[in-house]
Amino acid sequence: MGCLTNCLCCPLLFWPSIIGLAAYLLRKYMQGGQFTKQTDETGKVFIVTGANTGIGKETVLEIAKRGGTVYMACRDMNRCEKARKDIIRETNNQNIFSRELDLSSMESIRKFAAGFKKEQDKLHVLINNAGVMHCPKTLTKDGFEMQLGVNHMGHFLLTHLLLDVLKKTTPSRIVNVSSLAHTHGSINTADLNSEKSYSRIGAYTQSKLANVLFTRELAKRLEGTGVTTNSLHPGAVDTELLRNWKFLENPFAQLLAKPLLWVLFKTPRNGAQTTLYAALDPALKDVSGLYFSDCRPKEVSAAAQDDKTGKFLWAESEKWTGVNSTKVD
Ligand SMILES: NC(=O)C1=CN([C@@H]2O[C@H](COP(=O)(O)OP(=O)(O)OC[C@H]3O[C@@H](n4cnc5c(N)ncnc54)[C@H](OP(=O)(O)O)[C@@H]3O)[C@@H](O)[C@H]2O)C=CC1
Ligand SMILES: CC1=C(/C=C/C(C)=C/C=C/C(C)=C/C=O)C(C)(C)CCC1
Repeated sequence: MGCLTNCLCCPLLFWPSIIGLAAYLLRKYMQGGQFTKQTDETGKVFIVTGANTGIGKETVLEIAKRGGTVYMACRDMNRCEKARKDIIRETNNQNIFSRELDLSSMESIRKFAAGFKKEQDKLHVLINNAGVMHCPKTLTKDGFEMQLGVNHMGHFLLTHLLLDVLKKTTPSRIVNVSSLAHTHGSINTADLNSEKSYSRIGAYTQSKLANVLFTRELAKRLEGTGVTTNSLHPGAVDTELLRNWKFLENPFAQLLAKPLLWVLFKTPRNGAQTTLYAALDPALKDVSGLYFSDCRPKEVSAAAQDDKTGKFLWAESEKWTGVNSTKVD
């Protein structure tokens, strides 16, 4: 108490103490909703894409603690194996596997799905988590703009290839990690592949809007099958997602950004909470087509409620990926 009084009375310490306390309280507030229900996932099979770092790795860690069998689907097998070992060391759950999946290659997606189905005849939860943001203009191996290609088209194809096994494992779930960024997005019906003009932010927000539209359309098509699907915003989370913001590599920019990120962004562990809620909460067994944020339902943007755009995106996605969903029964 005496120390606190001294701090507050000394003018040199007064403002730093107030700012420090405010930053600490704001950080606590920004960590957001928590999924606190205890569940036992023993015997259940999960796939998490982009599982070697960030939100994906923390999602796997928590499912592993609860006894689930998890396939970590990653593009870089060294990073994947390192993360898998960390998770096994921490949880002692041996049923954690790393498998190669590059969402920027349809060949890799098909290979992953075929390999998984050879090993497992059950899939309780597919978590479409992997993502890229703010990429310079690049194309996937199949010529799709990278952010739409990885974040939406890759997961669209993966989901379709796994639907048969999800349907055999009902009740089962598909969780799509979208973003609040979808509210700034629009689907460029005239130039979906950003061929005429490209914006790093525009392509990301379009891809995250695509995640929500895909979820809503898929939920309708899966009605009555026992497979549900929901999308979510994990919060602003301090992960490697900002890796393409090159200015953050500058030490001076880092000096400014680090404290801001510490105060305003969630830790990856807290960033995984809404994914865990969507994937594991027993109360959501029959809930489908919704969008969550901070472990509760949240309304989506007007663009994300536009069923006509949803159908346009679905038809284009089928064309691009070669999926024929009339066969999805
Ligand atoms: N962080 C945030 O503030 C927010 C994140 N999100 C969403 O959360 C999800 C997870 O992101 P986050 O954990 O933050 O980001 P990270 O960059 O930390 O993790 C992204 C993961 O996706 C993987 N990935 C990237 N490209 C591919 C690919 N072609 N094939 C397979 N895997 C790939 C990465 O693999 P590798 O390590 O090999 O690159 C990595 O494992 C994303 O969908 C993102 O859009 C949404 C809102 C806010
Ligand atoms: C704080 C902060 C920044 C803000 C980044 C933001 C606000 C990113 C949001 C990302 C989201 C929400 C992605 C999810 O899809 C900058 C500009 C990098 C500079 C360094 C400090």
